[in-house]
Amino acid sequence: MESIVHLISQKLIGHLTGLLVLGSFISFVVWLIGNEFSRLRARIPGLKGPRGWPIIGNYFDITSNAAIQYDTWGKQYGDVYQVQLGSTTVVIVNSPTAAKTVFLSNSQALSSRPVASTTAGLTIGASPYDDSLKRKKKGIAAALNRPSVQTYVPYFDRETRAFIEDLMAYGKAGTVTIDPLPMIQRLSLSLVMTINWGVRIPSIDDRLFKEIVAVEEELNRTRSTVGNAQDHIPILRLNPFNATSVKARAMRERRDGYLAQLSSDLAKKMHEGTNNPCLQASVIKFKEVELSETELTAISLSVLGGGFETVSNTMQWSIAFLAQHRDIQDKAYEEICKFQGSDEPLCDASDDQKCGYILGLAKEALRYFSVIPLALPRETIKDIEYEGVRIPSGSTVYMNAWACNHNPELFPDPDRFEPERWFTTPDAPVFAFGLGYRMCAGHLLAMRELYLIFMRLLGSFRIDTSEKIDCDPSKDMKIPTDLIMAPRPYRVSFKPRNERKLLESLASTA
Ligand code: HEM
Repeated sequence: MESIVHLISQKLIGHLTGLLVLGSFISFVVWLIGNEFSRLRARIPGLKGPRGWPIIGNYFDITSNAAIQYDTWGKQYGDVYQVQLGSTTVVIVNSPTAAKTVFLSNSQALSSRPVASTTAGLTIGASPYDDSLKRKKKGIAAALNRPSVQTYVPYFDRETRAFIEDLMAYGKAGTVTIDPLPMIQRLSLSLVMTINWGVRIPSIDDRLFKEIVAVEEELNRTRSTVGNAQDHIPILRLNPFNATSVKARAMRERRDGYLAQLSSDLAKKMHEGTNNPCLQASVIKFKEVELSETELTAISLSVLGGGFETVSNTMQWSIAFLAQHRDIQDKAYEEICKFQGSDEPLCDASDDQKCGYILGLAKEALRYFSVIPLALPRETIKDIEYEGVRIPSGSTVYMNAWACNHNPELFPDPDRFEPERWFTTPDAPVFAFGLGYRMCAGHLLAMRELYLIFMRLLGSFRIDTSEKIDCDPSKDMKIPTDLIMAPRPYRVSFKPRNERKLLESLASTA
């Protein structure tokens, strides 16, 4: 009797399991058909582009090098085409002419950003278009416009000097090889911290420096436009243990910790009247723009996140490249000497990009390395039209800055690093900063900073390496899905051009 009951219950369980499997399968097929139908409906009529796979679309085609893959597709589908990243339809703009037509002629229509599930609205660069964005942009513009940048000259001076001192000290006057990344990161971080909170990062051993570098590097990863599958494939958002989201949360908590500390230190100093002038203090004190606490934090994060790894990674690539191109270093040194004489390794910090060759070198580094190869995504808030095709409101649009910067019609022989090319095309757009209403808010600051770093670095040292360093920006990036590309770690030496003069210059204002 017992064995009959057992047999029946076994059969029942087997039957129910079979029904469950069948039911799940049918539900999956129904969901899949529905999902594919809505993906099909999301395609923009009249715009070409690869079809991709069910559910994931073209997502896995772009994870190893999105900008290069988009450039390759551009040759097949035209300057403006569509791809599907999971459920998201994305318009790719792939040439300088198309970028100018789309982003400059439709500046207002392209004034928003898509809200990604991983990074939603944390910084200005991740905020959609609304009244709050307008207030935040007004606040940051006041700190980063030309007259304000001019007032930061003493900060540029102090931080670039400290950079040269670090290279001398850690590199033992060119007798040992070093990884320059921490020194260049200290420079760019200290500059944005001074501008924002009025506090410096005095050394690469500073505890706060190490914490911010660790957190920002991880956040760069989570802000990736191609590394977060859950932003495009909604079903993945159901997983509460998604490693990227968990990490993003943990990093945000650590970041909230130092932001709160910096803000409370500033509040205390303002109360005592001992604070240094800085963006946060002037916004709080003079109330030029009425900003909420969250908006003020968004500005801090944007200055920090926008101005830190962009500049340091551009320099990190450039140093690796220059170490292996002595001819460009020597030409730069010759031009610096012609401009200011050979007696002064540290140029005048207030020189506003007047040495043509070094200005060309800075622009060429931005073009050649394109550290944010896909700029940042935009969202249309109105329909726009491109060559008779209607791109509807609510579309995600990417500018392939890499492809624009390596376009052979605008930049002949684009894979050649040639600072002189900017003498013949001085007005060509620096696509590395994006275009239109949401172009980089810190581009004036970044240009001044990069120029002065190159002037002082190449006026002071010859950069050497005895090893081959892989620094081809199309394939040698440390992590190809990062938002801001970095090269892999390397070591070089910094040999003073004239050690006595350099030490005298550094000592003269120490
Ligand atoms: C090498 C240096 C830099 C590069 C290559 C760079 C690149 C970019 C790019 C590609 C964008 C998106 C543009 C677009 O959508 O069209 C952007 C936005 C932004 N950048 Fe930069 N940037 C640099 C330096 C800086 C600095 C120094 C700051 C501030 C101190 C800064 C602050 C911002 C902000 C706030 C945005 C968001 C603008 C918005 O969404 O309206 N950037 N940057």
